[in-house]
Amino acid sequence: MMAEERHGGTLIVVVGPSGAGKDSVMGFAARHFAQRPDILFVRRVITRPSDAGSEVHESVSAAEFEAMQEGGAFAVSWQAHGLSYGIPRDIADKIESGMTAIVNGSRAALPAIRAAFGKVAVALVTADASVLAKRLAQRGRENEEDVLRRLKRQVPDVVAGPDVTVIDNSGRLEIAGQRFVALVEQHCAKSHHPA
Ligand SMILES: Nc1ncnc2c1ncn2[C@@H]1O[C@H](COP(=O)(O)OP(=O)(O)OP(=O)(O)O)[C@@H](O)[C@H]1O
Ligand SMILES: O=P(O)(O)OC[C@H]1O[C@H](OP(=O)(O)O)[C@H](O)[C@@H]1O
Repeated sequence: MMAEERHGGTLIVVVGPSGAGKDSVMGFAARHFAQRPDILFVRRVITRPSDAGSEVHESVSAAEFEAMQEGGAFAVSWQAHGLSYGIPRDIADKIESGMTAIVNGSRAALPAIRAAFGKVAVALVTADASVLAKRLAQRGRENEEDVLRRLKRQVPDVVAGPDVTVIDNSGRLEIAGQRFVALVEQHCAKSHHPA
């Protein structure tokens, strides 16, 4: 029997307003796909303490981030909310080899992310405005002032495009989570049978 032919994979970029549930939806998918070696949940490099929030990231100081950036460690990096974020460059090889990679992105950095990676799919996680405020307050990762700043953040309208799937997470996490899982499965299938 012939070995199964594999083609380059896709980077699935999860974006959306603060509090919409990007990390929660990704966490749901990470549990669902725990046994899948072909799906990679990208660990971002962030200048945020490692014990803040649920996202598993590589926590670095501002100086360490700068040194990594100068050394070419990032495929894409951006700043928001007073923090620096980087997507490690080495995930490109893994995607090239056929893996589906999933990363928590940024709406503002989307043009740079699209430019840096060949095949990109965007999952825009949304929730009603009143829901966002309530969730951020309840989460308690930021103080009240930072929460208000997050709610007010304006982002240029760069999210639209044929590569975007909107996932409304105003309701139960399982509903949005299952929709996201289905999107990931679609892209895994494409890396085996390209259109
Ligand atoms: N469907 C849901 N129902 C109820 N609570 C939810 C749901 N989705 C997420 N949450 C809660 O809302 C809060 C914000 O979710 P999460 O941290 O996943 O959002 P986020 O989009 O990653 O936000 P940020 O961009 O600020 O990191 C968390 O406390 C999370 O547990
Ligand atoms: O507003 P936009 O540009 O979409 O996103 C800006 C940043 O905010 C969120 O990070 P965090 O984990 O909430 O700090 C996103 O993941 C991104 O890094």
